[in-house]
Amino acid sequence: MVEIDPFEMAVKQLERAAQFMDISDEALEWLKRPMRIVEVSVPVEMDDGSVKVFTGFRVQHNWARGPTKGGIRWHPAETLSTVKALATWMTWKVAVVDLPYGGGKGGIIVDPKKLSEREQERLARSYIRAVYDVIGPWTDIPAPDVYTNPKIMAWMMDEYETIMRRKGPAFGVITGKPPGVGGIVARMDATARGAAFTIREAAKALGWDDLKGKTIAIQGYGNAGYYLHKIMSEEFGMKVVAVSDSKGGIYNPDGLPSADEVLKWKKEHGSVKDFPGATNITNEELLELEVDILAPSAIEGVITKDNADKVKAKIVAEVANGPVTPEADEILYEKGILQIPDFLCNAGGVTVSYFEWVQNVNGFYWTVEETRKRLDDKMTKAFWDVFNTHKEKNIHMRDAAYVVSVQRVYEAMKHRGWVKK
Ligand SMILES: NC(=O)C1=CN([C@@H]2O[C@H](COP(=O)(O)OP(=O)(O)OC[C@H]3O[C@@H](n4cnc5c(N)ncnc54)[C@H](O)[C@@H]3O)[C@@H](O)[C@H]2O)C=CC1
Ligand SMILES: O=C(O)CCC(=O)C(=O)O
Repeated sequence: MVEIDPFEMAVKQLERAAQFMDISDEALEWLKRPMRIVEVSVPVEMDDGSVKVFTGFRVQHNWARGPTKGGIRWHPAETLSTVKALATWMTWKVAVVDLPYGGGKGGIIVDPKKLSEREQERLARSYIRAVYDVIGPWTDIPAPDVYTNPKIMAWMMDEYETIMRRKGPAFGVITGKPPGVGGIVARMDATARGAAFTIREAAKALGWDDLKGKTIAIQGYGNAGYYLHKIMSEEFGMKVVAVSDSKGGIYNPDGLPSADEVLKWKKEHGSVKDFPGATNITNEELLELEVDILAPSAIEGVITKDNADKVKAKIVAEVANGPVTPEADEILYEKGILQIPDFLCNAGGVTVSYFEWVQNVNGFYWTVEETRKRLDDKMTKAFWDVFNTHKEKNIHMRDAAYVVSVQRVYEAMKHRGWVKK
């Protein structure tokens, strides 16, 4: 199999969306390139006294709508192309939920599992020393992503504040921090909660009365998958019939017990597999179950041309990034399955990050309930903006999401005079 370069794929998707809208060639050319690409050396003193130099990136794709925003990934297989693609996708993600941001992403080529906690802290601080002059609360605002977490964000924020001599509100330089240093509690389940709101609206779009008793299968049991199980069952009355992780899945047509029980089992046994009272299934079988909603919430590329025809769900909620390949998109569309495209479905995380930043720069903090209500408003509006475009133009939901987002960025570029047509 020839793997497509991630950034090439991001450019192809943009070119495809451009067919459905009125956008000038000059704007399109601009949007095909990140506005700033930074590659840095990140030296770290290891615990044994030696110094290792890692490679880090920060890419700012487009800042027409505001400071760029997006996570920092620590991954042994990180590449500049991946970071460029993800920064581009962030531009569309923040635009679809109408945040006053552009898209950015960062990464370090590193296997964090091979570093001690002290080495991780030195890596985090060294990265900030390398990129501090291109980030900032009004410039580019990182956040956690693959293999980074609130603790790492706190170290990074602290390093930035130290360098900047505490001039200005440094809490706003990074989101996803722990509560107590400017973080907010509602970030933990924000991605799943945002996805839940889009699922609720998708159900309305299909004319369902509500989600009570409807079935859902969730692939992946990390931050996104676990909270999705919890929220869909406890708050929306859905029957979660199947969940999985990298080792396999479990199924009970009558509904699995609470998310907390499944999580406890996973923590004790290293996987959700073998959960008492459920049947073990494979990840492939989970995708083909007779359910109302399928929520791939783990990794990319799981619904392909080889299995798309076997998907029986009526709604596919793409909580993960890129779980459905372009060929599979066509097949699901032909089958009349409603897809909630990834950068809409999983935009709850960055939306709550935006709320964290708003609170940081204002020094005024809201309640969890207020934050969740605002998330609901943003996700609901974004869903209908995309769904209505899908209906009006008779195009795929993914194309519709692109049209909504690209149009917003294009408008901002025109207002600024960056492009004349
Ligand atoms: N957590 C967040 O705030 C956001 C997450 N996402 C996307 O959601 C997806 C999941 O993210 P998280 O839950 O944060 O990650 P995580 O690392 O917390 O959990 C990932 C889960 O997927 C499972 N998994 C890994 N390989 C698998 C495979 N081959 N088959 C089935 N399951 C497999 C893992 O066992 C784990 O349960 C990713 O695509 C991520 O990019 C997107 C936006 C925000
Ligand atoms: O700002 C954030 O919370 C990070 C968002 C992000 O990187 C993502 O949604 O993929």
